[in-house]
Amino acid sequence: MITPSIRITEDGPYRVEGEVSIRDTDGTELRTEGIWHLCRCGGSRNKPFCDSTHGLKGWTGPETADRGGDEPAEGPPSITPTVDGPYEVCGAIRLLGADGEPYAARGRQWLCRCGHSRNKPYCDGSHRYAGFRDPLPPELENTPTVYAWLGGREALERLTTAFYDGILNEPDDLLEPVFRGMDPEHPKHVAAWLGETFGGPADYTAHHGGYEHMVAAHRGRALTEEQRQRWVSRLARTADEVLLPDDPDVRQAFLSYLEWGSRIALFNSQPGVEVIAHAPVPKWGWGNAAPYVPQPWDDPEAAAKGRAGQDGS
Ligand code: HEM
Repeated sequence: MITPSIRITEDGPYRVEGEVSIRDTDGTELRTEGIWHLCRCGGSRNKPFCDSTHGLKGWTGPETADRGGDEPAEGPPSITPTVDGPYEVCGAIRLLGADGEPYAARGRQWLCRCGHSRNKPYCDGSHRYAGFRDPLPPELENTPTVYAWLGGREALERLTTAFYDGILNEPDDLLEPVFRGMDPEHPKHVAAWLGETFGGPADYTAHHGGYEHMVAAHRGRALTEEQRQRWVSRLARTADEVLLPDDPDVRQAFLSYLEWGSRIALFNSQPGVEVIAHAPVPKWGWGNAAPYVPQPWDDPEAAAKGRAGQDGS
């Protein structure tokens, strides 16, 4: 049996291996086996899981903490993201640095989740000053889900059917070659994914292979930024054509997801990139977490890169 461990990856997520109980930010428990990656930079839109944002933002997260100390660590290993705060890690689980060397055992430890601690991997309270916030779980929002507002499954299938019909049957020099020969059920599957993401039933996870299947479908396709932009703009146009609700709130939620998800799809499709293999289907509500913003006390190089991005340069 594999000894449960959390390994810090260089300028990347926590790599969790072995049988561990990981709780989602809404309290849902996930019993993991194999290798999972948890966000360490604070910028993932699929928290607590990594979505490769660290790489897209050029985040750096050097370890600076003392590795000493010795407390017994016993019991079933568990990782719980505390609301707007660090991971609470309990039980018999080894913590390893990016160099593979262990940190001393501790019965309970708090690992940085906002990306700003000056004592990484441990939390030093920086999340409070950086304004780190978890998104509100959709079911706690006192409003209908985006899924319900959009018109549920029927509306999403109407959308994706018209979208892929258009790509295959109208001249589309950028996208037609990508989707030529696609599985005829593809539109329905994408509708199921969108439905689950926007707070509808978890059909994609239950019947279509979940996150892992979606990631496999994009891997190695070497999509281009031009194709991504066409995909997003064409889908937005189709939403008008099939008369999806167009009030500003629902369209901003819908389009913000397309912008985010398509960038992740583009990244995952590049040959040779390290893809996050396991995660649940993301949840997208009316408003999501603030972006990862470098703080003055972070690594100066990373902060400079982040500021450059904000200026649009
Ligand atoms: C928010 C963005 C996106 C989402 C949610 C998404 C979702 C999905 C899903 C769920 C699948 C698997 C379908 C199945 O289970 O059969 C898939 C496959 C695929 N996606 Fe995406 N996708 C996105 C962006 C893109 C973009 C930007 C492109 C290309 C420009 C693309 C190209 C493909 C292709 C070629 C397949 C395989 C189709 C087949 O052969 O059946 N995706 N996508």
